[in-house]
Amino acid sequence: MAGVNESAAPSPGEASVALDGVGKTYAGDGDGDPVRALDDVSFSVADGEFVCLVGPSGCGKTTLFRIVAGLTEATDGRVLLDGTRVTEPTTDMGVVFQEYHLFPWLTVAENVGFGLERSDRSPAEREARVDEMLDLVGLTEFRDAYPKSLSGGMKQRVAIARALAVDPALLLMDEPFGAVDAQTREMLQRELLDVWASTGKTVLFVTHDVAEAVTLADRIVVMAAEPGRVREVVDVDVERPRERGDAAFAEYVGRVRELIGADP
Ligand SMILES: Nc1ncnc2c1ncn2[C@@H]1O[C@H](COP(=O)(O)OP(=O)(O)OP(=O)(O)O)[C@@H](O)[C@H]1O
Repeated sequence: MAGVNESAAPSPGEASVALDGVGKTYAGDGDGDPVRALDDVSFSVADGEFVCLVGPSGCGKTTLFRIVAGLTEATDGRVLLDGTRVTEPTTDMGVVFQEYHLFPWLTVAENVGFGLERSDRSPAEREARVDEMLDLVGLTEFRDAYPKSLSGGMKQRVAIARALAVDPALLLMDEPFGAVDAQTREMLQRELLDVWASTGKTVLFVTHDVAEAVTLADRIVVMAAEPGRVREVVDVDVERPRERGDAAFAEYVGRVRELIGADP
């Protein structure tokens, strides 16, 4: 049965990412009361680990993602990346959003190489890195194509290649497969696991899809709402590749769904 960690305490010394007592209060609009979006969120992601974050709508997943990415300031607590406090976006994180955010006026290769422009690699080294990333996501023959000619799945592969090109310490993904059909989604999940296995990256992946989390994660951080907080951390103790038809898989999905649906 699902291994459950009651304690999600960070261990900043070993963790690639550690959230330590993170809280966020949004000022209310006009006469509205302030909104406590997150309260005392603490968990860590170890080097090379794949952690998924799931929870009910409004539990603060997007807020937490933005705080980890350095895009939103926490009201309390802190986020550490390899022991250094995150206060603003950094190239040590490769960020992938649901909406791809590709540059439409750049080719696939130029999109993938975008973050390398400011690196100290030579032009030849940059090109080699772009080629390596295109090979990794299977888009070598589309290197000169423009985003508008690509399918949603291909666009997301470009976004993943771009995020990985700068060799970040952390791959941070917010519902990255939310905009593609179910079949493409499952294919991208398999591909992402291959990329993860071959690069050894640390991944923090936000999703509302429990089966996706069980397919991908070493551990699943289950959030509760009002205020957003960690309900439990579930270790997914199933060999990969995981089969949706397996009893153990279904058991984890049921367990996590129960936790999400549970009353506070
Ligand atoms: N800019 C903001 N100003 C005020 N309140 C906000 C703001 N952004 C989010 N909130 C509130 O904070 C809480 C958490 O929102 P957030 O979008 O982070 O949750 P979520 O889990 O990502 O939701 P969903 O799954 O529905 O996208 C909600 O109550 C939301 O209304």
